[in-house]
Amino acid sequence: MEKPVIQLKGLTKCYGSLKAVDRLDLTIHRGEIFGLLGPNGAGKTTTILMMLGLTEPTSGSVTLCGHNATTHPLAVKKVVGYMPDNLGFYANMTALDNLLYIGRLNAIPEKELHVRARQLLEVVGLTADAAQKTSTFSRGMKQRLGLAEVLLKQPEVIILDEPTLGIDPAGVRAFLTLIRQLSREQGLTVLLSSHHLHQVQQVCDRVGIFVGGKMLAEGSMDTLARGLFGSAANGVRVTVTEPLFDEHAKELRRLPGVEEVTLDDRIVEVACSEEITPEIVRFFVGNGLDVRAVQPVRYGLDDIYQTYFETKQSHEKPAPATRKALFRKYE
Ligand SMILES: Nc1ncnc2c1ncn2[C@@H]1O[C@H](COP(=O)(O)OP(=O)(O)OP(=O)(O)O)[C@@H](O)[C@H]1O
Repeated sequence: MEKPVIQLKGLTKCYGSLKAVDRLDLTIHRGEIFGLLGPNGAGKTTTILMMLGLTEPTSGSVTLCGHNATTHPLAVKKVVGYMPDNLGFYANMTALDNLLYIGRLNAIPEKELHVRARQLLEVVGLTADAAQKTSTFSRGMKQRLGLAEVLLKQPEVIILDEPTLGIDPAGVRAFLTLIRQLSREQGLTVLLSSHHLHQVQQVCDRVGIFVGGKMLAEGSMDTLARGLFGSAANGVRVTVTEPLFDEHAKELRRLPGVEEVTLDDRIVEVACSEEITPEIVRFFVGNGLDVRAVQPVRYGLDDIYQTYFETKQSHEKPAPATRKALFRKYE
């Protein structure tokens, strides 16, 4: 298997008696988009600073592209692009000049720099604004220019701290689409820190739920849902044209893979341990019922996030009532 691009082992940072990051283990592979999700004060920025070699861990290690970030911060700086949440540009310089300036600081040869800067302005959709001073730029335009700046030195990894802060919904969508495209086309590894559940859900392959310096859970949305909701992580809602009876529910429950059935007049919600939508539809058709609608149900990240906290805070398994969350989101 390929070596991990980002590897944190037992990473810990204490500020006095406060454990801002507590024995964090994390492995991220090439081309993955990982979402570090947590509330204010969770320890996200502290973790990122340790990854960049800008603050020393109290214990544990952090390796990026094979370089130890604490002992070899300059090697890490060469392969990692970091976009902080508070971007700064030279307001009286144009977008292009800002990129050229940064490129020169990074010792990119002049001819190559001009080509790359123009290409990147095109990639982030700022070609028409290349000659505008950045003082005239909106927040969304600045974020896109920030991304171009981060990509200028052709990093293998980019770390984005709250990249969509203050951008309008259309701008957020465009920005996230761009990140995903870059990751897929160029194998770019992305670590995205955020507390916006929906944005993280849209773009990330894996998510880590990070609270009080600890990673409470980590994995794809499906893995997290299964970890929390166990065997009933799949669901389907079927609407038929005639009212349903308890007999239908009883028979449905006998189908292999069915965990739970809830009837409501002409609507039935079935929690399943596996994807058995075709069998469920065949069941209704076989019983002479016309099916009007079939909607697969997936857990949303907000269900997972909330349930995880409820569970962790009360140190219990998710309460049966939380299973209802299964039927809150329809695709
Ligand atoms: N230099 C510092 N000295 C002392 N405490 C600090 C320092 N930096 C961060 N902390 C504390 O460490 C904890 C984690 O902070 P951190 O900034 O890493 O959280 P965060 O998840 O990035 O939060 P936010 O989303 O608000 O940026 C907080 O309790 C914070 O007050």
